[in-house]
Amino acid sequence: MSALADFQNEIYLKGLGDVRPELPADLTRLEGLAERRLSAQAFGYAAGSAGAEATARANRAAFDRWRIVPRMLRDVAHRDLSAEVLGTAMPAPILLAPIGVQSIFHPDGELAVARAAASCGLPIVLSTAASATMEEVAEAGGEGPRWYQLYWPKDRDLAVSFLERAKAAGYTALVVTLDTFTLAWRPRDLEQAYLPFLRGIGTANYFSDPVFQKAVGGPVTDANRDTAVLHWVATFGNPSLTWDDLVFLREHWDGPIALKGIQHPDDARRAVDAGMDGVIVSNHGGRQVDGAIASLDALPGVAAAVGGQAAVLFDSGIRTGSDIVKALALGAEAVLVARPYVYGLALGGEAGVRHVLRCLQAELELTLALSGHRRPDELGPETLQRS
Ligand SMILES: Cc1cc2nc3c(=O)[nH]c(=O)nc-3n(C[C@H](O)[C@H](O)[C@H](O)COP(=O)(O)O)c2cc1C
Ligand SMILES: CCCCC(=O)C(=O)O
Repeated sequence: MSALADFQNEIYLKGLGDVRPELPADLTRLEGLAERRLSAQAFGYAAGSAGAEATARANRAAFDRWRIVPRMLRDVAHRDLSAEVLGTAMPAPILLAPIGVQSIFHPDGELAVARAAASCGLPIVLSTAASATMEEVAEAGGEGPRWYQLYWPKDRDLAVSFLERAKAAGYTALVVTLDTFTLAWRPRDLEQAYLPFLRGIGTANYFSDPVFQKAVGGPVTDANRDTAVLHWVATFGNPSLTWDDLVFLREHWDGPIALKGIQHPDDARRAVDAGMDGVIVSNHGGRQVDGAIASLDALPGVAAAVGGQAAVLFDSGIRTGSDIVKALALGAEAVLVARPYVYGLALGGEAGVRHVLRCLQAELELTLALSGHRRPDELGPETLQRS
């Protein structure tokens, strides 16, 4: 029995112990519990997706269509879930997806998440739209592995400044999110007239940046806050980017780069041809193109197109350890968990996030072993059957 599955025994022996009683072992209950804890606005922002939320539902339905076919008598006594992705070692192939504005879920926000992730050895991917600066989060995470997620702004000098700051603060890989140069039509937020950024939440990396400050006439204070928010709106995203612009990224970032938001095999191929080190198969949790295909349905085609020439990561719809087994079997090297850890944050701060991460790791290991595997790389399409 490994340290990860030992968590299961610990719970049997001591109950959920130091964490709040409302933290469930069934992680699919997190959303309902978080709804009771959060303001309607914060909950709507986390749980909401684009349009009629058909793609958000499709993300989950796709997992349901695949079933694991367990194999017996294969000596699974010694399990090893560890992985190395884009030069980062991790105890299980799980990263914490970039999620902006975490202070709306808990006052400790990204700092609590960085501490929880570091205590499990799992990498965070810090959002440009975080509610704490990348330097503050790096300090909170200490020796924990960290990647930086870039929202590529219109101002190229600002983009370069973000990359230089991330490098200096010890972020080792770059994730560039391509699917959100502007926010989609999100009815829950529209109906509540809620956009945290307009209230100066999620702008910490911008307001603290010397290039941004120069553009708004100095450090951001009460006097120029409105100007700063408007400048954020004007520069946040860049809809005119093309594949040719990736050369610019390479010039300014010497570590690994992964493109997030890839759904089409041809785009995956272009990423490889452009010298990218990884792709993240993601539809942003259904928050951008409503009516888009389920991210899990995009995964096998993307994995085939990449053909082992770059890392393939996956997100959008991961809720349990068994979901992770399915994504790994369909071609992902690692997954990014997103909404579940935000709900853990809402319910229990740092301890809540740690709880979610430990449950996911334990459930992944147990599902892997009980279905006849010792390591994630033993999983493949033959592990699954379409139901
Ligand atoms: C509240 C919230 C904020 C998010 N912020 C970001 C962000 O700042 N950058 C980014 O690349 N993705 C962001 N995402 C998308 C996640 O990284 C991830 O792709 C998505 O949530 C996966 O779907 P799932 O949570 O349903 O599994 C956000 C998602 C949520 C729910
Ligand atoms: C301005 C967008 C940042 C947050 C984000 O990506 C999301 O809410 O999905």
